[in-house]
Amino acid sequence: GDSARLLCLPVHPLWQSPITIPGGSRQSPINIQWRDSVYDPHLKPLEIRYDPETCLHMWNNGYCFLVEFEDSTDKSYITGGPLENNYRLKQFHFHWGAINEWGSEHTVDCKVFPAELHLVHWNSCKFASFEEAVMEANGLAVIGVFLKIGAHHSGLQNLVEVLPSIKHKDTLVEFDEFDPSCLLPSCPDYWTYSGSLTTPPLTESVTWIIKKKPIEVDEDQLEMFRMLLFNSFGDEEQRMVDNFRPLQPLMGRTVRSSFS
Ligand SMILES: C[C@@H](CNC(=O)c1ccc(S(N)(=O)=O)cc1)Cn1ccc2ccccc21
Ligand SMILES: [Zn+2]
Repeated sequence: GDSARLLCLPVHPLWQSPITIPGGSRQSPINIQWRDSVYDPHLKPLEIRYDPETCLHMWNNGYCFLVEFEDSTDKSYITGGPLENNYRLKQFHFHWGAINEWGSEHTVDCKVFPAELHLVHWNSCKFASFEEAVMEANGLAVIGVFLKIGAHHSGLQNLVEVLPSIKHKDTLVEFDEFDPSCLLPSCPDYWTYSGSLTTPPLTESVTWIIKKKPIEVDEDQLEMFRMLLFNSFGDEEQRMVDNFRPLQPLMGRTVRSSFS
């Protein structure tokens, strides 16, 4: 970005922002070592309230595809779990691989999943906007859900059907009446730890809530993610795959579990 040029910092081509990393004491993603996670009996159940009416549109931002929500009121939010406040839903997106052998950002006991869903929320009790919350500790809460190859996922199919209309970077399509709760596993169990955004600005403002159970999608559905393109219309075709960040050091952090 411009700030990088002013500071004469090298700019990473993929992310157009300085490649220096903040402090780097709580970066994401991480490997979750099940046996090192600490059961915390004080962790409450996560409360998830999503209103399908807040769903706005789906677009390709040149790194992934995301579904954005109307976040001017507390209609779609999460609270409870490790969270002290209400966190408003802003968007959800996925990370995936070129083949089913890899694709997720987090891993569990070094097991990689073919894809990972991120539901991004911001602390609407303490901050006035998402942009403000991005820069602050405890500003954001992201729910991570692993995807594995298995049964067809009827809820996901509503998204998959629309992907061809946002094949290229910076294309957008109206998308409404979608309730992302259908993308959550029924099992309430999760791990939680303090981390960061996994793409620039990599700010260390995220309370991560990683669901223990994956959801199942079928091969054709995941293959549709892989037909998206990183590039704008007219540029050389680059398939949108492997849009995940490498694992980051734990740096002494404790991962807590909501289950024993
Ligand atoms: C946050 C960026 C946009 N990035 C995100 O919103 C985001 C959300 C979730 C993840 S993940 N994969 O960790 O769930 C990654 C990125 C905009 N932006 C860029 C600079 C910048 C500065 C201030 C405010 C916003 C700013
Ligand atoms: Zn993400």
